[in-house]
Amino acid sequence: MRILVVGAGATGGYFGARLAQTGRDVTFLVRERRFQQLQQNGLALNTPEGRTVLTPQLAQASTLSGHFDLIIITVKSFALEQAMNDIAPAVGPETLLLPVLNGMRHIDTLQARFGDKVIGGLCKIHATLNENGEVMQMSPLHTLNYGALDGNNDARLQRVDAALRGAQFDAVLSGNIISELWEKWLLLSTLGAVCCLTRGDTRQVLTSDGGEALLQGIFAEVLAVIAADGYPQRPAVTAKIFETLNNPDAAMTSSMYRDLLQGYAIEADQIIGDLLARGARHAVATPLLNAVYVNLQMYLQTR
Ligand SMILES: NC(=O)C1=CN([C@@H]2O[C@H](COP(=O)(O)OP(=O)(O)OC[C@H]3O[C@@H](n4cnc5c(N)ncnc54)[C@H](OP(=O)(O)O)[C@@H]3O)[C@@H](O)[C@H]2O)C=CC1
Ligand SMILES: CC(C)(CO)C(=O)C(=O)O
Repeated sequence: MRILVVGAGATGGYFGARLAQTGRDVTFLVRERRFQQLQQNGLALNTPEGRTVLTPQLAQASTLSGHFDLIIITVKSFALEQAMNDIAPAVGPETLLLPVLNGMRHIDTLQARFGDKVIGGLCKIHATLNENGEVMQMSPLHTLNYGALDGNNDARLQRVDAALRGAQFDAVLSGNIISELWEKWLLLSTLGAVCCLTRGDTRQVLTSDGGEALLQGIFAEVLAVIAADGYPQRPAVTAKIFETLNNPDAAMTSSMYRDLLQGYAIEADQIIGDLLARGARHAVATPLLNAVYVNLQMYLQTR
């Protein structure tokens, strides 16, 4: 199976490298600066178990050739439009596209362009790139979930599953990826909102006066929005998500917060702004999310 990983950042670099290490036929689609960096230094993975450096197969948009069976999209939401243009020549009749972006809007964007070639995907990992462009995995968590958006995991999905399983991460073929995407958004947006607004991790927030009420309030707003917008609620799952977030012994942060601390561009619009837009469509009040979104826009304007 020919696999194209679009982007060799924190998530693409990690999951793509794990697949390549397992002998899968992986090509990374990268842009000029990253191409030069990876050509010179290789793709370094720093994980809790140690460090490895791979020599990845690289392509740039101008050198992409042939169709790929699976395209794993790991760019940020604000880079999706260009990435869609860049991968178009690599998409053939049998290609499947597996995005790992946070949020939900990219699914509609990708489907509008590539139709039923799009499957659902999400990853759980705490990763970033260091100043040398090396992948830093900050905890042992490394899960990739994927599945047909209509829940029908046919023979092509089974082949994708066979290719993704067996690498050094947890690969999960899901029969209900849509619910999982909504639930990931609930977790991730609450976490990102709380951390970015307060500039702290969940332990710092939960041990501050009013911190627990803030987390509860944001969680409730996100849940109300996604429920109004089509998330078929699974109360046991959402209760577990809340319990995970509301644990003062765990100092959790989100990738959006880590990006903000490093002064990088952030997916404010995709992760928070889109919740406001959906909330407005269903007349769900979102005052806390609104405060977060204004705060993030100030960051983006002044960084
Ligand atoms: N990091 C994490 O821990 C987690 C992240 N996520 C989500 O995963 C998604 C990806 O995040 P993450 O991996 O952290 O992001 P990164 O910024 O680390 O990586 C994205 C990479 O995409 C590259 N890129 C952008 N456009 C193109 C293009 N047209 N062609 C080739 N490469 C391109 C960028 O390269 P360039 O150097 O050229 O700009 C960059 O290296 C986001 O939606 C994020 O919210 C989800 C779970 C955890
Ligand atoms: C859920 C979490 C926090 C870890 O995968 C995440 O998606 C992120 O940091 O972007």
